[in-house]
Amino acid sequence: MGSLDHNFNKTGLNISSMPNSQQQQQKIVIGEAGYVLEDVPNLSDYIPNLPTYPNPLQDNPSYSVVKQYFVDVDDTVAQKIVVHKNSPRGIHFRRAGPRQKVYFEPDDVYACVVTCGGLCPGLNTVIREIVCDLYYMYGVTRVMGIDGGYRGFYSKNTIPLTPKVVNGIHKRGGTILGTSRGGHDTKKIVDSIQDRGINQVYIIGGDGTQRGAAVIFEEIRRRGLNVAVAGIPKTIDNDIPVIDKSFGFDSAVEEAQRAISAAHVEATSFENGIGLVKLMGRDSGFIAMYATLASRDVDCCLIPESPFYLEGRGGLFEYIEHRLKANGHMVIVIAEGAGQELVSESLKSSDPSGNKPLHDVGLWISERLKEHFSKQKKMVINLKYIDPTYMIRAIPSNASDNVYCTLLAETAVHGAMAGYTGFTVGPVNGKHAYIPFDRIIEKQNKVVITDRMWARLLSSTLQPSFLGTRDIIKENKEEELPTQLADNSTTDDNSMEKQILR
Ligand SMILES: Nc1ncnc2c1ncn2[C@@H]1O[C@H](COP(=O)(O)OP(=O)(O)OP(=O)(O)O)[C@@H](O)[C@H]1O
Ligand SMILES: O=P(O)(O)OC[C@H]1O[C@](O)(CO)[C@@H](O)[C@@H]1O
Ligand SMILES: [Mg+2]
Repeated sequence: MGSLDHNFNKTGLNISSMPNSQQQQQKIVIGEAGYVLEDVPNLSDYIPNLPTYPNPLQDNPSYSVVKQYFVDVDDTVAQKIVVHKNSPRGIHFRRAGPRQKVYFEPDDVYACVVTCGGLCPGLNTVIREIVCDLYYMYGVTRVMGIDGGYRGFYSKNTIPLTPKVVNGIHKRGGTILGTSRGGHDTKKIVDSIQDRGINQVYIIGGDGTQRGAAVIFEEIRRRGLNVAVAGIPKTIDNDIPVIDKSFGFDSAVEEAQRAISAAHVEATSFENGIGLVKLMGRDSGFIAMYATLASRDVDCCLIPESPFYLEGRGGLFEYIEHRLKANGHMVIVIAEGAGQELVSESLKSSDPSGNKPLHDVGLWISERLKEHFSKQKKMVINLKYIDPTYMIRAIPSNASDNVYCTLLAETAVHGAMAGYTGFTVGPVNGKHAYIPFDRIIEKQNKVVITDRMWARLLSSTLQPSFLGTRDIIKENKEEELPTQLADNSTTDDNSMEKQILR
C-alpha cells in the first residue's frame, strides 16, 4: 500500500448501499488483511492545486530535539487493539500530530475558537493552548474568540485572543468565551466565517456541538472555502464515542467524591441514614459509575442504562430495607437521567438545543423513599439529598485533565495547519487521532451493562441488577451486544439475600 494521504473514496469497500451524499463524504482506504482507514477530509480534496509550505516547527528549537517529530503520513491508529491471530486488522484512524508540510502560511491564518453546550472542566485550558500553540508553534498571530457559542458568530463582536489574554485562564472554571445552547444557524455562521475571512475554526463542544460542526464543515465544503474545521470533543458525561475519554471527566469524578463523602458522613451519623447524591449524566451514567467505583462508600448506583423498579420483590425499596437492616445506613448515587421513565408527570419542552428535559429524579426518589418507609413500613429513615450537579462541572480542570487538554489543543492545531478538516481530535487506545465527524456523531457512548466495568461496580456495591441483563437486551433489541457475564440471571434466580450475603 502506498501513501495513505488524500485517497478519496478508494473502493474495495461495499459502499453501494450508502446514500450518495454519504458515499461522497466518507473517505475510506482499504488495505490488506482487513485493514480499513476511516480517513478525514483534507482541504486539497476539494480545492485543487493548494500550495504547501514547510512546517515552521522544523526550525523551532524546543522541538528540534525530538528524533522523529513529524508524524509519518502512513501512521494510523487502530480502533480495536485486542485481536486474535486471524482476525481482520479492522478500522483505523489517521494518527494526529504535526506534518512536514502545512497548507497555511502563518501570516495568512485567521483562526477562531468557539465553545458550545454545557460547561466542563478544562474548557479554558483548551482555549489557552490553541492560542499559545498557534502563536508559539506556528507563528500565527490572528486568533479570536467567538462570544457565547454558535450564535456569537452572527450576533456578537469577537474577542481578540493573544497569549497574554489567555495566560492563567486554565486555573479558572467555565469558559472565558461564554457558551450557549441552541442558536445554530448554519447559513449565518458560515456567512460570518466567510465575511470575516476566517480560515481555521476550532469548535469545542459535546455531541450536539460536533453535529453542528459537521454541518458547518459540509456548508464550507459546498461553498469551496479554504477553511479548516476542527472539533475538540467536550462533555463531562463522557458520551462521545470512539475516543477513550472526554476531557474534564476525571476532574468531575474527583469533585463528585466530595459529595459522596459528605453523603456517607451524614448517612453514618443517623439511625437508618440514607445519603442520596444526584450526579450529572443525561443519557450516559459514566460519572455516577466512576464516582461510585472510586468512592467504595456507595451501596447503590443508578444509571440511565440500567433500568430499575421501586416496589416488590427485587426492587429498590426491598434492597434498601435489607441494607439498612444489615448496616444501619446506606449511600445511593443516582445519575440525573436514571429512572426518568418511572416519573409519571408529563415532561416540559426541550432545551434550545433540542435536548429532552429531565425530571429531578433525586427529589422524586427522596419523596418516594420517605413515603414508602414512613407510611408502608413504619420505619424511620433519615434521608439527606445532596445535589452537587453544577458544582462538579464548574471547577477548573485537575492536573491530568490539563495535560490532556494541552494535547487535544495541540493536535487540533497541527491537524488544521496540515489542511485536515471535518475532524474531531481525541485519543483512541491512548494514541491521538483525527476522527471523521460522522464517526463521532453517529451514536452516543453509553455504559455497557454487559461489560466488565459494570460488573465491577455491581460487585463493589453488591446491589442487585434489578432487571436481568437478558431482559434489558431484549427490551433494547440489542441482541448483538456481546455478553461477558456467564450468567444472564434475572432478579428471580439472583435473590436479594444472595446478593447481600456475598
Ligand atoms: N443536530 C444539530 N445540528 C446542528 N447544530 C446542533 C445540533 N445539535 C446541537 N446543535 C448545536 O450545538 C450546540 C450545543 O449543543 P448542546 O446544547 O446539545 O450541547 P453539547 O454540545 O451536546 O454539549 P453537552 O451536552 O455536553 O453540554 C448548540 O448551539 C446547538 O444548537
Ligand atoms: O443545565 P444545562 O446547562 O443545560 O446543563 C445540564 C446538562 O449538561 C450536561 O452536563 C452535559 O450534557 C448534562 O449532564 C446535563 O444534563
Ligand atoms: Mg450533549
